[in-house]
Parts: sequence; C-alpha cells; structure tokens
Amino acid sequence: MELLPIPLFIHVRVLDIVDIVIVAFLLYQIYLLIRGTAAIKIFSGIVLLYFIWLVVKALNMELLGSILGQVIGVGVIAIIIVFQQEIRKFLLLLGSRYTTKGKSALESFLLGTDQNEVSQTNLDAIVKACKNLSETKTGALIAITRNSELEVYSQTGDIINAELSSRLLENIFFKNSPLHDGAAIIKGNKIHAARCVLPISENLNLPPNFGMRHKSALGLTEVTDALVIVVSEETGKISLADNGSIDYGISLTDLKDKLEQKLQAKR
Ligand SMILES: Nc1ncnc2c1ncn2[C@@H]1O[C@H](COP(=O)(O)OP(=O)(O)OP(=O)(O)O)[C@@H](O)[C@H]1O
Repeated sequence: MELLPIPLFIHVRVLDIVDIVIVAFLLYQIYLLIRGTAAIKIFSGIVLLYFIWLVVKALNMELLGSILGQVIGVGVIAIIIVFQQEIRKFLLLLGSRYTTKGKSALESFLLGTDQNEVSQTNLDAIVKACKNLSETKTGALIAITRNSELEVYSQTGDIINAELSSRLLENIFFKNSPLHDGAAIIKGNKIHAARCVLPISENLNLPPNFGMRHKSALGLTEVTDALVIVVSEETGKISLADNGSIDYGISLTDLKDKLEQKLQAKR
C-alpha cells in the first residue's frame, strides 16, 4: 500500500479563512431556516452523503466514487425539487428582510422619519385593546410591521389605513364584524389592513393545542421581522411571536415591556 506524504506545512491563505467562514455562515443560515421541519433530516442525509463521497474520493475508490459522484450530480436538481418551499422561503426572507431594510433606511434618511415607527401612545392603545380582547375572549391576530414590508400579506385582506386606536382594533376583532377573520396589520401609527391571510408555520414541533391562529402568527415571523400578537379565542391568553418563536400566555405587563423593547431595538 502506498503511503501518502503528510505535508508538514499547510498554507492557509486569508481567502481560505474567508471561504470557510462564508460556508459556515451559509450552512448555519440554512440550519436556522429548516430547523424543526422535516427538511432538516433530508439536509443531514445530503451532507452525510457528500462527506462519504469526499472520503471515497480521497481513498481513490473508483467505482463507489463514480456512483456517488453521479448521485451528487443529479442531486442538485433533486435538492431544488425537495427544498422548493425552503428555497422560496429563503428568497422571500432575503427580499423582505434585507432589501426593504435598505429601502426604509433610505426613506428615513430622506424623510427624516421611520414610516413604520409606532408611537408610545399607539403602543399603549395596542396593549389596551389586547387587555379588553383577552378579557372578553375575543380571538385576535395583530401583526406589527418593523423593517420588512408586509404589503404582500396586506394585499390578501382589506386595506383600511385608519388611525390606530384601541376601540377600532377591538371593533375589527368583534365576532360579528365582517373584518374579524384573519390578521390586522399595523404599519406605523395606522391600522394598515385587516382580514389578512398570513403564512402558516411549517415547524413540526409545535404544541398540539396550537391552532391556525397561532401557527400563522409564527409563520409570519419565520419569513419576516414582524411582531405578531395573538389573543386566543379559547383561553383569552395573549402570546407574542417574533423571529420564529412564540411567548405563549404572557401577562399584559410583559406584553407592554416586550413590545417597547423590541420596537425600541429597531429604532
Ligand atoms: N393563515 C391564516 N392567516 C390569518 N388568520 C388565520 C389563518 N388561519 C386561521 N386564521 C384565523 O384563525 C382562526 C382560527 O383559529 P384556530 O381556532 O384554528 O386557532 P387557535 O390557534 O386554536 O386559536 P384560538 O386559541 O383563538 O382558538 C380563523 O377563524 C382565522 O381568523
């Protein structure tokens, strides 16, 4: 058996380190995107297959190497088909999270204000509405715009563009109101839209008591940086979703503090 010479010095260039950091970052982003979904198992399988192929190639095992090489070659197309949803989600995330961030930064620079900023008075109005909705066990779903524009979702409902007030918010979710179904979207100091359809979370590890209202609250925060408040019709409990996770059954004080903190962090 021929022994391979062991290099005493491995030349590592700065570009190699940059290369490794970029790949690690991309892999981590993919992991964040698909954790908790069925795709994580497929992804692990593909990574494992790729490493086996590298080892097989290094050992010069011709036949197995060529078979695995073929599989990996066709695999690119298979990946696109299998990960269709995730790729779509990733592009949507890139588009809404980063491009619109640049846009609002430019807007605020030019106009001197942030169009999506919610004033303290209106923040208090949202908390007050949640208190009343919770006490009367009226189901509600309220999305608050931050950097990501939620226009795609607003368009699925009715555009209102009304001044924000606790009474109007309560009225929207009143059971007999024609606008009560779906989500209300707040943009700056306006209730921008109501009756909106939000994307459903694909997280498979959610508690069984999570229905569509909570799943769609989570779903929106998985693809945008919006904050979503849920008031449960069943229990009256208030929850706050952000960045793909949800704080279930929080107190009003917690809701107020978290909203202030999360919206402040954006300012
Ligand atoms: N994709 C969606 N986007 C926006 N709203 C939705 C969506 N799917 C369901 N909803 C809203 O959720 C309501 C159904 O809630 P469901 O009972 O399934 O949820 P839940 O999480 O169990 O909440 P609750 O505790 O209030 O019952 C619908 O009437 C509708 O208003």
